Amino acid sequence: MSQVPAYKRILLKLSGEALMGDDSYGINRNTIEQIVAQIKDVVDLGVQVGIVIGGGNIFRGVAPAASGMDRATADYMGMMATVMNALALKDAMTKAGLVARVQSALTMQQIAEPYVRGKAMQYLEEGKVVIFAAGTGNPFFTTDTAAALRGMEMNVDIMLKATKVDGVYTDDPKKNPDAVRYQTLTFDEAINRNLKVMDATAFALCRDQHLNIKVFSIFKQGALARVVLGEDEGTLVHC
Ligand SMILES: Nc1ncnc2c1ncn2[C@@H]1O[C@H](COP(=O)(O)OP(=O)(O)OP(=O)(O)O)[C@@H](O)[C@H]1O
Ligand SMILES: O=c1ccn([C@@H]2O[C@H](COP(=O)(O)O)[C@@H](O)[C@H]2O)c(=O)[nH]1
Repeated sequence: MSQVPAYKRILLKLSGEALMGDDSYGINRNTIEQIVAQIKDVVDLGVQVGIVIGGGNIFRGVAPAASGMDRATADYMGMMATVMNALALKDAMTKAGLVARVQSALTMQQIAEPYVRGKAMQYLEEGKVVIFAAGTGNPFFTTDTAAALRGMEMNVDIMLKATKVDGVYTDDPKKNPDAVRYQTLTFDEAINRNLKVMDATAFALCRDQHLNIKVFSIFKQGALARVVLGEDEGTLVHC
C-alpha cells in the first residue's frame, strides 16, 4: 500500500552541529550520508523539500579566534560556514541520486546561485531540493530565523527542525537529565518559558504567520519520514 505524506512542501532546518556526528567539529561523512538518505526517502514520497542549514559545526571551531571581533564580522563568518555546509550537502545529495540546488543569501556567484524566490519555487515544483545558504544574509540573526523566513516565502506546510534531541523539553535535556519532553506546546508557551531549542525571533515569526514547527532528532533512524507521514514523532509547536 502506498504511503501518503501529510505535507506537500516542507522546510527542513538542519542543525550544523548534527553534521559533526561524534566528531568535535566539521562534517562526518557517514553522518551526512545517513541524513541525505533520510531526505531521499521523503523526496521519493513526492514531498517538495527546501533546506536551511546551520553553521555551528564549523563556526564553533573558529569561535575562539572570533572572540573579541566585531559582531557583524563574526556573523558574516558564521554565514559563510553555512555555505560550506550547503555545498557539502549538495555534493552528498548528488552522489545519492538527488537533484539539488544551492541558493545563497550572500552573493558568491562562482559557487552558488543567488537567492531568488521565484526560481526557488520553480525548483521545488520540479522536485529539486533547494538548499538555502548564508542564513538571512544579515548579521544579528540565526539560521533558525532564516528557516522561518524561507519557509514562509516558500509557502511550506510545516517547518521541521532536525536536531540532536528528539523534541522540545522543559529544559535543555543535554544539561538537565530531569527535563521532560513535550508532545505539543504553543508558540507562546515556548517563548514565555524561554525554551532555548530555537531562538525567540524564529518562534515569534512562525507564530505570527501560523507556520507550525515539528522538532525531532535526525539521529533516529527513519524519523524524518515518520514526521512527514504524520506519525507520532518529536514535538509539535503550534499557534
Ligand atoms: N528546552 C529545550 N528542549 C530541547 N532542546 C533544547 C532545549 N534548550 C536547549 N536545547 C538545546 O538546543 C539544541 C538545538 O539546537 P541546535 O543544535 O539544533 O542548534 P542550531 O543553532 O539550530 O544549529 P547549529 O548547530 O548549526 O548552531 C539541542 O541540541 C539542545 O541541546
Ligand atoms: O541569518 C543569519 C544566520 C546566521 N548568522 C551567523 O551564522 C552563525 C551560524 O548560524 P547558526 O544558526 O548558529 O547555525 C550564527 O551564529 C551567526 O553568527 C547570521 O549572522 N545571520
